Amino acid sequence: MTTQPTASHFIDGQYVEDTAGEVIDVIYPATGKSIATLHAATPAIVEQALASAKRAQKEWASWTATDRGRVLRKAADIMRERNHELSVLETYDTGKPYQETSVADATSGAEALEYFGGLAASITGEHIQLGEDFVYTRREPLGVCVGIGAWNYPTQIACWKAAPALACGNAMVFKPSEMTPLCALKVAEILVEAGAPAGVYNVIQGYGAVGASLISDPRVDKVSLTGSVPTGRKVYAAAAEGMRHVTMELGGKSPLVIFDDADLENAVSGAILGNFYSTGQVCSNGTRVFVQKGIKDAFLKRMTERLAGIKMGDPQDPDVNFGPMVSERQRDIVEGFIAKGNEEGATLVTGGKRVDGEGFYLEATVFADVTDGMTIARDEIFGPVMSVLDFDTEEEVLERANATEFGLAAGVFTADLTRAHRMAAGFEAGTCYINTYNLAPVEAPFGGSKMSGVGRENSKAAIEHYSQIKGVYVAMGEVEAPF
Ligand SMILES: NC(=O)c1ccc[n+]([C@@H]2O[C@H](COP(=O)([O-])OP(=O)(O)OC[C@H]3O[C@@H](n4cnc5c(N)ncnc54)[C@H](O)[C@@H]3O)[C@@H](O)[C@H]2O)c1
Repeated sequence: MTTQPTASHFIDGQYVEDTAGEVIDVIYPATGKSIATLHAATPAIVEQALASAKRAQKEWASWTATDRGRVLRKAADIMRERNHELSVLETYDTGKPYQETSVADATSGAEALEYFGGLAASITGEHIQLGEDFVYTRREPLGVCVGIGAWNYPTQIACWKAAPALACGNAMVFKPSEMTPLCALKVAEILVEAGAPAGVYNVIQGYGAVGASLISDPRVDKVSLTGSVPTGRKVYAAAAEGMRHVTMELGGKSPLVIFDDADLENAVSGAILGNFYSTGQVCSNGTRVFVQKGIKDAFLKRMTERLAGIKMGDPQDPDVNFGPMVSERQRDIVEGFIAKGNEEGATLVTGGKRVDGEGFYLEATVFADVTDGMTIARDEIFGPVMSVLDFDTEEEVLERANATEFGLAAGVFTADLTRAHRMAAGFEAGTCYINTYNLAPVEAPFGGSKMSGVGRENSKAAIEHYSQIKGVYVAMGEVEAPF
């Protein structure tokens, strides 16, 4: 398959290039070799994209919501038909195994397009009777939305932002992560093929500076970022200057609590999904695994046995279930955390080493005897590193689970259902799991509290974040004035 796109950007319904932009070398993480060369957007490209979105938005918003929804649902169908080719590309872009990308990326994107396509026509205002007078509300689009993506789920992130934005009648300029710039271009192509007017969804490439230049433009009404907390702080502050709406999907250091009475096999499966899926590069990962003392030895033994089922290798091979890290830099960062874990006295149970040879492979790593103050228990690592912490009581573990600035996700494994619901109510996190971990169906809200975010993606809740209410007062009688 050709990984070099026709051009770097997709604006106003077509591919556009400007070779004056800074070079973006796209590296296949499994080999460390270049698979495409793109260029960051120049100011002229940014201008073209915003002008196109501004113009197209008016037309798009004038369509009936049913017609807009039909385009999104058609785009979902096209994505599903092309799932194989889109998944292969996602694997080249990110290094995630095809075994994952073929079921979790374009498929999740298609679900978002289908869901919000179906919802579009039911996005309505309401009628409020006030005696003879009345107020009606109109739920209107915000205008031009900017989407900025992280590198771990490029297709999914592009669609999770495009689908609700477009369903509400907005236009979008999306900037993928400079690490994984390829897949969003395909989403843009597909939307146009499905009938979206040119300019409704534009993709431009670039590093942080391009993202920053989009946010400060007066034509922009909203910014939706998926990224780290430090970037979120900057983007939120820049958006505040222009009083722009925001959605912030940021990082986490989520707790996963396993009580003695939990089903061991399911708890181990949940901890695997919450630490090693996508080689640990998932924002909602439950990387602080609190294990009650009575089940600790059995948990570690079974976890070690199950990790023997990892098959590392060429991520395009459908039998491979564990890919490389996204980049050399990211692997270096994660190795730094592993060194800290060793230095600070955690017990290395398994893994901990890079894999020699080409590509950015790193072993799945488990630390036990981790304490709350250790660096690996406090900082987001964003790699395949699980920290196992011991605990005695429910009260104690809830307090420790919440003792973090992050609040993206949290999970509990227990056979005691009342305790499970008490824990879910007590967790300071936007997305909670009982007896499972890391599922993100489009029907359910996804997002964080505390430093992990503002707003929600997916579900009907996302509509609130891509639209605004206008109240219209209608008088039926004479106007009374004091003089
Ligand atoms: N909550 C979620 O839904 C979610 C999902 C995936 C990843 N994440 C988080 O993303 C992080 C990993 O992704 P990353 O390394 O790409 O994050 P990052 O914060 O480094 O970059 C995210 C995006 O922001 C852009 N950017 C950087 N500086 C900017 C600025 N000043 N103005 C505007 N844009 C700017 C980058 O170019 C990139 O496109 C982790 O912290 C992870 O937890 C969160």
